[in-house]
Amino acid sequence: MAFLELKGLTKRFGQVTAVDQIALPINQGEFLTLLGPSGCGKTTILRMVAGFEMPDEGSILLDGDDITHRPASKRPMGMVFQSYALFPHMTAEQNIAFGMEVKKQPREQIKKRCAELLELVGLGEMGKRYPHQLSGGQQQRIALARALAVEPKVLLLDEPLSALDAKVRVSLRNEIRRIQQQLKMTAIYVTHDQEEALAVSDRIAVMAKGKIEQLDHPEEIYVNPHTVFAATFVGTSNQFNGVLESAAQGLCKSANQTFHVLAQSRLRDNERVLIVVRPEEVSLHAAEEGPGMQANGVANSIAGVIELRTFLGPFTRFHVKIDDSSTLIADVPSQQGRGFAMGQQVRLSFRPEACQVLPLDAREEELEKIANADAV
Ligand SMILES: Nc1ncnc2c1ncn2[C@@H]1O[C@H](COP(=O)(O)OP(=O)(O)OP(=O)(O)O)[C@@H](O)[C@H]1O
Repeated sequence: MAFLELKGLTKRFGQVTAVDQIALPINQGEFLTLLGPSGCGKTTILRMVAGFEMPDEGSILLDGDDITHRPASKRPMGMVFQSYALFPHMTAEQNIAFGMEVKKQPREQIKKRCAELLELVGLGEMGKRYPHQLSGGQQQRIALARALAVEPKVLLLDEPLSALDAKVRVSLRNEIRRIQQQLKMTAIYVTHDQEEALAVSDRIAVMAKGKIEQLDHPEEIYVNPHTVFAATFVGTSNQFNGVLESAAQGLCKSANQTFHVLAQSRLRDNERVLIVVRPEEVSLHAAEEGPGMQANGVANSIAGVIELRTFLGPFTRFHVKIDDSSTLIADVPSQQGRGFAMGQQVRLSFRPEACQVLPLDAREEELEKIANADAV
């Protein structure tokens, strides 16, 4: 049985259905991320779990208890917000102690726990400082320590890193993950940043328009997205609108290309599809070298011209123009990328296995636009 279970959870604000029949089982000690674009309902879910918002339908079970209608103050949850929300007139230590004092815990115990928590978040020396004497990242560490002080059963984090600069964001997300694992704490983390979600989560719920599009491990979501939205929102991808000519033979056609894909047992002939290929699956060859046939199957091979070359350290990203309206992205290890220059005629190849073939109906098309507009 799941430790925390959201069952048929629905929340409406007037005409807007912010959260639509969400079913989400979360295991004890799991780091579960709600990932999606602005307005998809992530924060509303978190606020319902915390007890700040009451669902219109559905229930929330914690360790078998129905807590749907329990007031926020009686729920064993710790929350960290985007805007640190520390008390400005209290020192770091006093901020951390606050919840324990409200619970009238013994003074000595509070002091000891504060010291432990300051160590845990790596700020052992800074207990006497006021929030304005701490950097944004340090303030967020104190906010985390404060949330943990009351020994919550579930830690809720609402975009805790979005106010910080890029470098601090990466180091603090690693810290949050380390602490969560050390304490074996169940956590729900809200973010619109797919890289962050992939980096820290045990599982990710990809959300769009109040619904869960896919609930899976990060690798699965990246390698095997189930919907056009998940494929578009998570990671960079090459995408082609096409038609599945033969599901059995694995043959797709777009306006200008034919694609060899794996046989598709779940799709029908002549179905509209989106073909998705990750940039690191695309190989680059000098034009005269030929298509780069694979030993285990026919490679897809497309000619083009390099129109942009971006060195990104370990790999180099090439934007290759393949016809008047399309560009394909290839991420090539930088050692290999050295031999290719802007304006050069090249050939691109990728294996049938590298092609995800996803059904493209009207709803998927609409969601694809949202994902493209919001992808980071
Ligand atoms: N108190 C409210 N009153 C009216 N509408 C609301 C309220 N709170 C949220 N909404 C609406 O519900 C939908 C979901 O909002 P929510 O804040 O949960 O999304 P989100 O995915 O967390 O977005 P963001 O990343 O921008 O915070 C949005 O359309 C939002 O405008």
